[in-house]
Amino acid sequence: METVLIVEDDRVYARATTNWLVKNGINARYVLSVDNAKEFLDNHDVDLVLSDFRLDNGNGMELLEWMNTHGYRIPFLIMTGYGDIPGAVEAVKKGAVDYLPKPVQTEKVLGIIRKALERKRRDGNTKQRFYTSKSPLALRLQEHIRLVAPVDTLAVLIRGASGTGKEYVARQIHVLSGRSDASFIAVDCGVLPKELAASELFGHVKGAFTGATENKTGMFAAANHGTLFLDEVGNLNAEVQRALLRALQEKRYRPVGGKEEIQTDIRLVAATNEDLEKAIAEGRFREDLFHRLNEFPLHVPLLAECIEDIIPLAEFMLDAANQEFSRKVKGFDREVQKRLKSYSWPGNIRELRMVVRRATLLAKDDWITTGEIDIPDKGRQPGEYSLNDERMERATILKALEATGNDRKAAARLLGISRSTLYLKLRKYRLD
Ligand SMILES: Nc1ncnc2c1ncn2[C@@H]1O[C@H](COP(=O)(O)OP(=O)(O)OP(=O)(O)O)[C@@H](O)[C@H]1O
Repeated sequence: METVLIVEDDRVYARATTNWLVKNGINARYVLSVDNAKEFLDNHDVDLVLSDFRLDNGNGMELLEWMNTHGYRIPFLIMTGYGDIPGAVEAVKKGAVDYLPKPVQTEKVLGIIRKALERKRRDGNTKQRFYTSKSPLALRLQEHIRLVAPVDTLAVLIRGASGTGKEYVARQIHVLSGRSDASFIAVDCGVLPKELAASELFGHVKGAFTGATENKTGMFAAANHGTLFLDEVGNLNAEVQRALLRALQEKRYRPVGGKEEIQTDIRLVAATNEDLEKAIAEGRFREDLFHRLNEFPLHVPLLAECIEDIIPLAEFMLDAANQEFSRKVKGFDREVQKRLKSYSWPGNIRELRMVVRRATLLAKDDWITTGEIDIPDKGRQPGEYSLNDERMERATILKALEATGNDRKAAARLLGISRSTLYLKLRKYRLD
């Protein structure tokens, strides 16, 4: 049976509303604060949230924003008292289904709840959950995301190695921005065929090139009023780089082969795991475009830099894998936990997810054992990223650069040295 979660700090009102829903055949539970609601959502399946606007510690809007950034796509209804209407309207803009003036125990509200539940049933289980990292570097990143998301005019460049969750960061920026009602369009520039890249982004007119049998709109049009996420932006060719710079500066672009210019209103978020400074030095990337994209850089840490997150994240993924494969694996035994924490995770969160999914399928018992974990035996030995042995230094730096996808800042962090020291060492070993 579906569950409605009521978030209401007035215990008497919360209980009365819960009883009223139960009497009407709807399973309902209540919590008294935003924090309790978050905890409840993280641990139970909830199909609809009915939240008061004003709560003792925080408000319904805060909860809605938290749900948005944590991938909870659950219908959200907001209850309002006198004077809360402007805030409630704002909540609807942020994705709430509706706002309901108190008292809510009416036939009309029952109809709204039933309809929202029905729609959710029809759309299937759209809950896509994400783990929220707790390590210091990840928390700093979260703080920067929260600050930059509403500032629409700043282009964000997300830097970090492959599999660290750059697309997830881009989605969070979109969800927390004023554009969250419009589309989030993600384009992997690394797989765009060279000859079609311009057409994919800007569209083309019929006859623009062989095979262009119809007019076609591109990703810029699809993302209009929303967010366009260009992953692996370093892979765009010179012609597309030029067109992109122009589109960003002038807020207009021309489809391939077209004469008319089209106005555009997008927020651009780009990502790269490449050393773009090096690409500029080698003439492969335009410096002016780099500065236009890099107005607010965000650095996504390596999983190995967030050791405190490894086990909770693995447990989170185990939970998802249990659901997906209808398994009931309880967790990782002590030895596995030790190995998970000491491995260097060159493939970052993506690799951890793969390892956990595989182990969940293979697990013979309640607890995953070392035989079911597919990571190199030695894992990350203490000192693997230490620079104590002079002879090993060059190899160690190379390994760190490889693990970070050539992100020098992340490599310096991994090596435990400052960026300027890393640059000195790169010069010393002729690695720059
Ligand atoms: N916070 C998170 N909670 C759960 N899963 C996550 C989280 N962050 C990332 N992932 C998962 O990790 C994988 C890699 O994430 P993502 O594609 O965002 O990485 P990326 O840095 O963009 O990688 P690439 O550079 O290769 O494109 C995905 O399967 C994603 O769902």
